[in-house]
Amino acid sequence: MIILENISKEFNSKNRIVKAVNKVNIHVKKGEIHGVIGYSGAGKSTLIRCVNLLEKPSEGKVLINGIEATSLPLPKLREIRNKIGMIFQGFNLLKTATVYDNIAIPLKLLGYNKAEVKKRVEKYLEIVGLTDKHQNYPTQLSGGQKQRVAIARALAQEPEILLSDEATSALDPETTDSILDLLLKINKELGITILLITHEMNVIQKICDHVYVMENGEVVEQNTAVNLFTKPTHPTTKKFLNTISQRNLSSTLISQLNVTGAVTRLTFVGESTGKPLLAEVSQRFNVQPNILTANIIELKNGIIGNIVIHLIGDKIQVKNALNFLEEHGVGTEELEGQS
Ligand SMILES: Nc1ncnc2c1ncn2[C@@H]1O[C@H](COP(=O)(O)OP(=O)(O)OP(=O)(O)O)[C@@H](O)[C@H]1O
Repeated sequence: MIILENISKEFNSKNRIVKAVNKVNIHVKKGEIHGVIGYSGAGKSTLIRCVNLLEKPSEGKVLINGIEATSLPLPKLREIRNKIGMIFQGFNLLKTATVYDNIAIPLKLLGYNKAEVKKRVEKYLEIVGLTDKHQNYPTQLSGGQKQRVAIARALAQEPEILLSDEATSALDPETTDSILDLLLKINKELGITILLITHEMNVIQKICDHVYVMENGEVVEQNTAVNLFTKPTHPTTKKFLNTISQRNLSSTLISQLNVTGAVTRLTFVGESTGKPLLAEVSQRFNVQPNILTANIIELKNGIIGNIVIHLIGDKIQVKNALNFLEEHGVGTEELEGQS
C-alpha cells in the first residue's frame, strides 16, 4: 500500500524556486494499479521518485504499508526500499553483463547465496518469457526484451510494490501492449501493487484501476479509470482522452459542424449500452444524430462504448436531447473546435 500525503517538492534552480510537485495526495491500495498521466514537466518523475525517497519531499508524508518512510534512518529506509522495485524508460541495464548477470548481480549485492540467486533468476526469467536469452547481452536484445529483463531484475528482489517510470515510452505500440500485458500478469499472479507514470492514455486505459491527471505539479483530476473515461471534467483530461477517442476529427471540422448542431462525444457504459437511445432521441426531439466515429474502449475494469456524433438541430432541441441521454446513463461531452 502506498500513501502520499500532501507531498510537495521544491528545487532551487538558478536562484529560483521550482515547485515540481505541489500538495499531491495519492492512495494506492494493495494489489491495485494506479497511473499518473501528465505532459512533460508536469512533475510525474519527481513525484514517483518521492515514493522510494530517491527524491526527498520538501513537505508531506510517504507511507509504505503503513510505515512513515520520510523520517526513517537509512538502514530502516533500505528495508522499505527493498519492498519497492522500479523500472525505467531507458531500462538501465548493465551493457557488459549477460541477461543472467543483470538480474543476479543486484541479488548477490543484497547477500543472497548462489543457489537462491540461481533459483530466482530462473524463476523470473521464465515469468517474463526470456529463459532462452539468459546468456545474451543487452545489445543483442530488442527494446521490449530489454524491458522484460529490467522487469525480471525488479521482480527478483520480490518487491510488494513496482514503480514504473514511463516504462513503455521508448517502445512501439505492439511491444508496448506486450509489456502492459506482462505488468497486468504480474499484478494478478504475484499480487504486486503498481504505481506508474506515463504521458500515454492507452497505458492508463489498458491497465489502470485509478488515474491521476497532473499539471504544473498538481493533481488536477483523479478518478477510477471507468469514471475518468466516462465523466472527465478537467480540460487536460479531455485532451488526453481525445488522443484515444477522437483521433480523426480535426478541430476545423468540429468548428464547421458546430454551426448546425453540436459535435458531442457519448460514452455508453453498463446498462446504457443495450438501449437504442440514439433512435429514441431523434423521435422525441427535433434533432438528427449523425455518427462521426465509433469505437470500443477496453479498460482494465470494464468496456466503454465511445461514439462521437454530430447532433443536428437548434440549440434548445440539442440541449434537451443531450439532457435526455444523460438522464439515461450516457456520458455526454460537447467538443469544441478552433475558435
Ligand atoms: N533536479 C531538479 N532541479 C531543478 N528543477 C527540476 C529538477 N528536477 C525536475 N525539475 C523541474 O521540475 C518540473 C517537473 O519535472 P519532472 O521531470 O518531474 O516532470 P515530468 O512530468 O516527469 O516531465 P518529463 O516527462 O519531461 O520528465 C520541471 O519544471 C523540471 O524542470
